[in-house]
Amino acid sequence: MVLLEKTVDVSRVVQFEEWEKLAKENIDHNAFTYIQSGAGREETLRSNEEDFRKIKLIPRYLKDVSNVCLKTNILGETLPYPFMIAPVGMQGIAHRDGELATARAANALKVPFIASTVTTYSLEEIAAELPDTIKWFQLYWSGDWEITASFLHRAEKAGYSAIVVTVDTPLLGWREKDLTNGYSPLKVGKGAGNYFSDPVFLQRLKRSPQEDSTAAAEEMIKLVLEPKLTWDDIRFIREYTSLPIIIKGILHPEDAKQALNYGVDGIVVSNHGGRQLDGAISSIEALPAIVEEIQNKIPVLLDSGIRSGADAVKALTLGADAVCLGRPFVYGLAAAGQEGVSQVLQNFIQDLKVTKSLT
Ligand SMILES: Cc1cc2nc3c(=O)[nH]c(=O)nc-3n(C[C@H](O)[C@H](O)[C@H](O)COP(=O)(O)O)c2cc1C
Ligand SMILES: CCCCCCC(=O)C(=O)O
Repeated sequence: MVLLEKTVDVSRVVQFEEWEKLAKENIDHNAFTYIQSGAGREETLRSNEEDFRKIKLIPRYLKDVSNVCLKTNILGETLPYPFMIAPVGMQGIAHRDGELATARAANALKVPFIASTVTTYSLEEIAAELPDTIKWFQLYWSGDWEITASFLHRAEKAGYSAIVVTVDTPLLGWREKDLTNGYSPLKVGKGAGNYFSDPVFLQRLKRSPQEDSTAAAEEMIKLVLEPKLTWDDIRFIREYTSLPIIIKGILHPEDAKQALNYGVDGIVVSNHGGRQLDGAISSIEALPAIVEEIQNKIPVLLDSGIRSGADAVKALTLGADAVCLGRPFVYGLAAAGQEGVSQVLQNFIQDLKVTKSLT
């Protein structure tokens, strides 16, 4: 894989499409396709953006907007803006500094960061870049309970303050473009930061990753996802961590109800950016019924399709407490590393300020 990483001046890059173009020009074709594409015919990927366009804002005027507040509260903590960095694995395919660059940009702006299980760097290395902002750990809940317990323990020790359990990935979506390209970042070791540094995983191997990285990556791929999991398994996580648990990937109000029944502390309305079930409802269409079910009992976050301040305002108006950014920051990372992520986040913050003031 080739990381071209040309130096680009991004101080005037504003539009999502421009970031996407720069990312495409700057990184390996298969890596870019992995980030950009969705599952199946990409119907859900398209709906995520199209359904935001169908919602119209009706502004109310003559209200003092000289000092608009963007803050939000989640799980007892105040966020300066209602934005979070969505868990995105394998950021090393976008830039050699991967999650470290993203974390530095997020930390400087105090935007919370959700670290994936399948990061290029380890959860401890990422945490070290996030001293001044909230950090959560996203769990791909391995069928190997000891490894899962080890990750939970490591995350707590490294200072993560919540566990985000992604439930829409019992197995990987049917990603036609990646299948055609024969491409998986995990196979080339870009998602191994946590596994290859985990004492329990290392015990499972016959040969260390240094001796045989291909075999170690294959072992890891067998362990990352577990199709047998059910709601009752949430109890396991409760037993092994005292941190709040947030379920990511809720689209049905009945699953929102289950989340309440199982005593979870928050949910993320998400279809994984159209990368899992093609044909699934867009997150923004799913949101109102879920908000109705949750009745403000726990925080509701949303991701999938947020491309502008107006998208964020629509999600917040329909009841989300905050939104998570995915592809936009990854394109910033691919275009210009930490600086690119920082510019993307600053654009979102300014755009939100303007849009909120005008509504
Ligand atoms: C390249 C890439 C990798 C991702 N990796 C993960 C992951 O490791 N864990 C997870 O829960 N979601 C993962 N996601 C999904 C994001 O958390 C988020 O749900 C999605 O990007 C939102 O859609 P959007 O990027 O179109 O806004 C990934 C998304 C992308 C684009
Ligand atoms: C076999 C594990 C695949 C991890 C997938 C990462 C992800 O969530 C995504 O690409 O989307």
